[in-house]
Amino acid sequence: MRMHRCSSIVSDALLSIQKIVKKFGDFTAVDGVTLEANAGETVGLLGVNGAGKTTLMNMILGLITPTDGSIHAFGMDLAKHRIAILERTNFCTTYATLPGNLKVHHNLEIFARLYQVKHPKQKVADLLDLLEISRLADKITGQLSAGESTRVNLAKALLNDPELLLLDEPTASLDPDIADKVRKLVRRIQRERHPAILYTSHNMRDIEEVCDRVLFLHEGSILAEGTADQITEQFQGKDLDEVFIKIARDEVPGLAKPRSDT
Ligand SMILES: Nc1ncnc2c1ncn2[C@@H]1O[C@H](COP(=O)(O)OP(=O)(O)OP(=O)(O)O)[C@@H](O)[C@H]1O
Repeated sequence: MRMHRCSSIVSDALLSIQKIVKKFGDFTAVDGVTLEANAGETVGLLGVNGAGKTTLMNMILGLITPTDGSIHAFGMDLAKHRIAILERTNFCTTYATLPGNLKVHHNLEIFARLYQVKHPKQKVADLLDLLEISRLADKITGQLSAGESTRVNLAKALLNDPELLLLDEPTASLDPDIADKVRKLVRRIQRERHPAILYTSHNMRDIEEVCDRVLFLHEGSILAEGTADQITEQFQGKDLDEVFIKIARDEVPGLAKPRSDT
């Protein structure tokens, strides 16, 4: 049975996710996750492959419907105000590619118009400049390298100056130089625009440099929550990388918990 929440008990956080569950048939991909993020805060979502990070992001974007629980953003219930919420939200993921046959600037200008950006051409030019990819403006999107494509996706994610920004592995295919630039860019966005950011990465340096707080997802549930240092200490690792490997290899006592099949 779907859980209904009274609006008066929704928190003041910009994003408030309460006991969210997603089942695919008998398989529980996300199992009762509660998470809040405030304006200006970057929350890292960590977890091994299949932990449920993308499923959680997809529920926040309204791409898939939760089986149970609730998602509120800007004080509104996503189930009832999806469009109003998504107008103030954006995302970057390597899994959703822009139409491949259009030039980069055409693609971005189309998205800018969809977001009702006032001066779409100027906005696109400014973002390409910010991301240091102005030289890609006239390239065919489908011919970009993986790293170039990621940065174009990041430009798309900033078109509407989102107050809620979901970044799903934004440095996954980037060389170390560009990954460093992307981290610096995210920090600049944090400083200048104060969005709430949810950030997934398998790169612990990303998490340590960019995130104020980390949620460690394991088998669809939150295993640990805190700063990178607090989680490192809790699991007695020398750094977050070592903690991640311990968890991935079930080397944490009492950790192995079968996913719920009901
Ligand atoms: N549409 C679907 N149908 C069935 N199972 C699914 C579906 N989408 C995701 N899953 C399963 O849910 C689990 C969580 O997947 P998800 O993509 O959220 O993991 P993730 O933490 O993002 O992993 P990765 O780090 O590999 O990107 C996985 O076991 C996956 O196979």
